[in-house]
Amino acid sequence: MMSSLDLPVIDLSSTDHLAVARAIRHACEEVGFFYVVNHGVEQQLIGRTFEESKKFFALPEEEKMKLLRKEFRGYSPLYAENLDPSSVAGGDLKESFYIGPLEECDGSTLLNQWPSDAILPSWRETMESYYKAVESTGLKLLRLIAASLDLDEHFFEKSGGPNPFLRLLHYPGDIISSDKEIYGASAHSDYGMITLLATNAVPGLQVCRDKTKQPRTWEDVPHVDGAFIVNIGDMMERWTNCLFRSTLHRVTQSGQDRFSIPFFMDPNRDCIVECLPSCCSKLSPPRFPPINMRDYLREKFLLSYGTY
Ligand SMILES: O=C(O)CCC(=O)C(=O)O
Ligand SMILES: [Fe+2]
Repeated sequence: MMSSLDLPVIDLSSTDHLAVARAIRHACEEVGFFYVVNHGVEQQLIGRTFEESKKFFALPEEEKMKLLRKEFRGYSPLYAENLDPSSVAGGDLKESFYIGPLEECDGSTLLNQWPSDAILPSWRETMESYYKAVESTGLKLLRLIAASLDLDEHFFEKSGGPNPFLRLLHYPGDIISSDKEIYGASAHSDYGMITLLATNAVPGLQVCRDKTKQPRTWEDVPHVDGAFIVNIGDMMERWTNCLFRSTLHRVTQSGQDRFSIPFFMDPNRDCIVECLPSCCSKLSPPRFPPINMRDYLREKFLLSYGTY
């Protein structure tokens, strides 16, 4: 039986920062997922970004293939990625488009790819506005998370130097695979610090709160108008020695066109993530060795895409 999750709701307009930080910490410890409302990103901009995303995915395949993913940026066609390489199924039933940092970061030159203005006028401008607006909300959340862990509020910006990636996702509704093992996005956890996800009203997202229990129990995460769904990623789980949970999630096939827009607040590639001193002790030693974000991503991309 499938049940719906009643996730905590964090109101970012509250001026009681301490109470908000506490509520975020509680959500990160209990589920690793929460809704954020009054986040400061205008609904109109979110709506426009979904519209532009739809326009891109509606282009002929040959047009989209001109922007095929390079250096983690650009178009990734249907079935290219398999988020759960342990499953016997092939790739996930989704297509996507990645947009990396807008300003020089990580020593990389600006490698983003854009559809031409002649084909999709104002597309780039919309994506850049959305990127900046969500990044600003993401930074606010990282400061609150740092405060909730009694760290300097800029801890994650200083040590993680965020290197966020925006990803447009399209799960086509008209391709129904009879293979029950094929998912829009197969079971995975996100790789970075936090993810801010915008969804349309089409259902599909599910979480598994206890990844150690078999068989797995999956619960629906309903769309909430105007809210971002925020979840903890693997790097935050490693920093906090599993105090914060990088929760397993997936997207099922719904038979309807589904669009979503995750914004991954990843640490920069040179960042070394190791257990925070306040999260380990003699009795509770670090569960993971220190890891470099670049090495972690390489391993994940090799497994899910077969290339890095
Ligand atoms: O589309 C969704 O709702 C979730 C996507 C997701 O989990 C991801 O891209 O990491
Ligand atoms: Fe995810």
